[in-house]
Amino acid sequence: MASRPIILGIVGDSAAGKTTLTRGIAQILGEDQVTTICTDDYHRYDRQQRKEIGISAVHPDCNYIDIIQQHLGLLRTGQPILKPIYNHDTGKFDPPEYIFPRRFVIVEGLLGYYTRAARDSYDVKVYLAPPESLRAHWKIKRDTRKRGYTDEQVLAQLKQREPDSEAFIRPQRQWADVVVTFYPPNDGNGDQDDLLLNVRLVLRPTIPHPDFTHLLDDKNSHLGDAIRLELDRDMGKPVDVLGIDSRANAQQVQELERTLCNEIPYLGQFCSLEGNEDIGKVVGTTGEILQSYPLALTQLLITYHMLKAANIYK
Ligand SMILES: Nc1ncnc2c1ncn2[C@@H]1O[C@H](COP(=O)(O)OP(=O)(O)OP(=O)(O)O)[C@@H](O)[C@H]1O
Ligand SMILES: O=C(CO)[C@H](O)[C@H](O)COP(=O)(O)O
Repeated sequence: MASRPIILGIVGDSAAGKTTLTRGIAQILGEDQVTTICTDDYHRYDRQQRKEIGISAVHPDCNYIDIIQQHLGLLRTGQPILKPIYNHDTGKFDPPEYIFPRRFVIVEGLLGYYTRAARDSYDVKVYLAPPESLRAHWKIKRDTRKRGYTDEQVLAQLKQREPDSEAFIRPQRQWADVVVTFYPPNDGNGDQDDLLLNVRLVLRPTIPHPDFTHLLDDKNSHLGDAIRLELDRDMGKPVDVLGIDSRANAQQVQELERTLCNEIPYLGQFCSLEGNEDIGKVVGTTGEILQSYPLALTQLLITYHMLKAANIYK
């Protein structure tokens, strides 16, 4: 059993779904077992200062990358940190708080993989990469409902930040063990339902994934093409890709769950296998209830990796 905290990184651009996924995973691990940290707290400038300087929140110079790195090192060895707090309501900083790491630590944010030392601190690294059209839809929804912006302001901010997103956020995809892409089945018709998203999971050979090879064998698999394992390339490197469609049925989902639970029986209680009807249910950051098999299986796979890293909950 690991005696230090297990650290999961969830990185992606603004409104890529980091907080939502973090919540779902914390639910499975048990809220009292998890410390969650959002690296927005490490912004160097408040909202007014950013406006005056003309720098975007996604630029590394706008964030205390060195302190994120130092805090990751402390958390990894089980030590507390004095963490700043950025307040999204006021656009300013609140007094800092002491954070003591629990057994599992989830660090979510924009630039978590920017430096090598930071990257080396995680046990499992996830990158969220929804299509840009879906991210814009999510960001408009979240920032207008929760952060007091208008549609026009959000669209203008997305446009203004695009060069920094391209230069600093998206390249971090290369460092992830798992790249998660939720996407609408009929991409591009603009009429998508957030409960009916498919998921594409890029599985890099940087950590040992569950043995999904039976999905390759059509004869033994009952999964049809709603759940499939494919070989592909991501940023030029060979990867496995697990695809899960929202139209996958309960029987197909259970077969995949069995693969995960065979190795980690603890996960069973969060699967539809044991009749859990709340599988994958999570409250989104705008208060809506999200529940789908692709979301549930994504949460389970990432939790599987954290439990494997901890070597507990067999
Ligand atoms: N898997 C998902 N399925 C459906 N909707 C989602 C999903 N993930 C996120 N969303 C929607 O996108 C919105 C933004 O997600 P979230 O707040 O988790 O993003 P974030 O990456 O944490 O953003 P930021 O870094 O800007 O704080 C949510 O309020 C929710 O409406
Ligand atoms: O990219 C973001 C991550 O959430 C925010 O836009 C960033 O944190 C700045 O926030 P604010 O809207 O309060 O100025």
